Amino acid sequence: MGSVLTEENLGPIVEEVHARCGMAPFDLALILGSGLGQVADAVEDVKVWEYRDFSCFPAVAVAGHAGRLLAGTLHGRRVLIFQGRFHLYQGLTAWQTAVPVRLAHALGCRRLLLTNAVGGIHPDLDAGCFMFVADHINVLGDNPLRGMCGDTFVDLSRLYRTDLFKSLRTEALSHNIHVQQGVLAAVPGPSYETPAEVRALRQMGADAVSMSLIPEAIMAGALGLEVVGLSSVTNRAAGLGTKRLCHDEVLASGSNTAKNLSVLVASLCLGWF
Ligand SMILES: O=P(O)(O)O[C@H]1O[C@H](CO)[C@@H](O)[C@H]1O
Ligand SMILES: Nc1nc2[nH]cnc2c(=O)[nH]1
Repeated sequence: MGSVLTEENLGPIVEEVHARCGMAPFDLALILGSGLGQVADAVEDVKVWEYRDFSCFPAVAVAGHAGRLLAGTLHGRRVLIFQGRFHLYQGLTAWQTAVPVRLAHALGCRRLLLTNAVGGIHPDLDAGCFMFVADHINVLGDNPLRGMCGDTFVDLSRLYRTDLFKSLRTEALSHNIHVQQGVLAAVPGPSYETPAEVRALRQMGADAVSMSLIPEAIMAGALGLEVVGLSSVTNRAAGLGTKRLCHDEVLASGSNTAKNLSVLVASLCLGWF
């Protein structure tokens, strides 16, 4: 699928990864959100690249995002891990934020596990909980397929692999980890929502709110990848908690959940295939 939005040349990166990792397709791609980068520590036989060495990757970065691509083995699966993601609030289009998905697809990946840090709106979604994304509400005001060529009228009614939730929840419960299914909303940011916006999102059916994940999921759906979204609840959304919202707090809270997230990722690595 070409794009009229901007030039993008993934070829040199694909060749570089093939040269160091072989030509076999990767089983799974994983995008790690704010404060969640530690999940990649478990990767074996790891090869590392810096995003800054990839000419077609956006140059900007956000605290809590290492900006590295790792390739290796995780629970017996050949994985690509994007330690750090891109956001609209970095001055990027939704299409640009989805470049990791297009690269994973070019490297033969057909399964994508998306993680991010979110504000909990559902009463049961406190900091430290996880939400398995069952569906999403895109209030970003942009779509990653905008301006692309080809058939971009993609049906998103079965975008997320919700059939994998039951086994994941069983594994989570055995580790005393709270995970529930829910609807994720995404706003452009970088400011957090107002309490009134959170109430409106709740009325719309959102259970959690972020500033990411949705563009990557839509791009993955358009490219025919299977998608799982796993959100780490780092705080109660605006107006629902007592703490002041700040990115440092999100990073600290995300880092605290990384160990439990690794348990859930391991379960998906084993149960998805
Ligand atoms: O989506 P990730 O990168 O996980 O991070 C979330 O946390 C940041 C806000 O603190 C925003 O970037 C939001 O999207
Ligand atoms: N939009 C949004 N994204 C987040 N990421 C982590 N916490 C939040 C939040 O409260 N709102």
